[in-house]
Amino acid sequence: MLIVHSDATRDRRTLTELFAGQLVAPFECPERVDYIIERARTESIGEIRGPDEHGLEPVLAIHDADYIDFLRVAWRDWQAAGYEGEAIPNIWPTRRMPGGPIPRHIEGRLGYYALAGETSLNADTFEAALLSKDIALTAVDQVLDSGAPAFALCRPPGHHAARDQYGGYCFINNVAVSAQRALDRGHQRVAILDIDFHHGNGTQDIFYERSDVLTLSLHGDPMDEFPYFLGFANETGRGEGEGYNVNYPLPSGTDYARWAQALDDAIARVRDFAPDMLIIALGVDTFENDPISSFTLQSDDYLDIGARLKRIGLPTLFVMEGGYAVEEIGVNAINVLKGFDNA
Ligand SMILES: NCCCNCCCCCC(O)(O)C(F)(F)F
Ligand SMILES: [Zn+2]
Repeated sequence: MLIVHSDATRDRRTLTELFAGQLVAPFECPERVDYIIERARTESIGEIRGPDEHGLEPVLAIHDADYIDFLRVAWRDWQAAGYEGEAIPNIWPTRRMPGGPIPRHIEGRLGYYALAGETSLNADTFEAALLSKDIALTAVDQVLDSGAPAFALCRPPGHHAARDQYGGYCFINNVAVSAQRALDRGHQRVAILDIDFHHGNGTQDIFYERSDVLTLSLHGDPMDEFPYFLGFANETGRGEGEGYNVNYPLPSGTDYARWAQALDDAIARVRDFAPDMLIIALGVDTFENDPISSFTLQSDDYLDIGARLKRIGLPTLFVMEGGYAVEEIGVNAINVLKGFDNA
């Protein structure tokens, strides 16, 4: 299976993540890429190719221009405000404070565009987000051209990013820009299946009123897990998109037997939708040893996940999302690709 990768995805190096009331070293760390690409090499998964540049047009097909402009200037404006640390929001529009215009001050704009406060911005952030979407777009072009599967080793991840929101370590929604690319290049229907531990709120939000992209997500129950405020089973789409969003919230402690039942239901929904291609938002924070998640999947289970996905029989793009048990992330992510290739 082709892998699209760039060592430059290691360049996003923020120092801080707000976690449990402390500024800690970010869980979404550069070393994640090293373990995955190293494992891909030792397992001879396939050719490793660098990304082509795709510019902003595919991004602006999904994200609002003001949001992308904010990402571009946020660090500059944060520094101009004289702040010493990394850019972190500390106020948000909330109940009965919906606000009017987007605030002028960077502190207000951070809160306007951030869905959560754990994700620090710094000088590297915007470039890193652009590189990550170029990796996804290069990979989806390969699937579109050849019909063969591909793996986009994206970092930073993307599935929490909505048209005008960042957070959960995400800035540009890599799977969404990839799906839109497939539609722009002639596909009628695309399914996005999100198997990261966390709900793909951004992906859901982007396609919520559309019937040409079926979005499905298996994830920790938002009553107890990030992102808390979206991801419930009763969110099924709106208007034209009614019936084209499927959420599978699952309880803390979910094991593979229970998780795979939800996967099989999701796979049946994908088959019914009969898409031209399948995009997998591949997070492996469903792993039993993941430090911030609470499912109990084991490394061999990821082989079986890959095999089940292969049996759907669609051109498939895998896009890296989360996973924070860093030593095992390579085994677990690559096991999905091995299971797929060997099925
Ligand atoms: N008490 C736990 C706090 C968790 N705070 C943020 C979690 C972000 C998860 C990001 C991800 O894994 O979903 C992605 F795939 F986007 F990287
Ligand atoms: Zn996750």
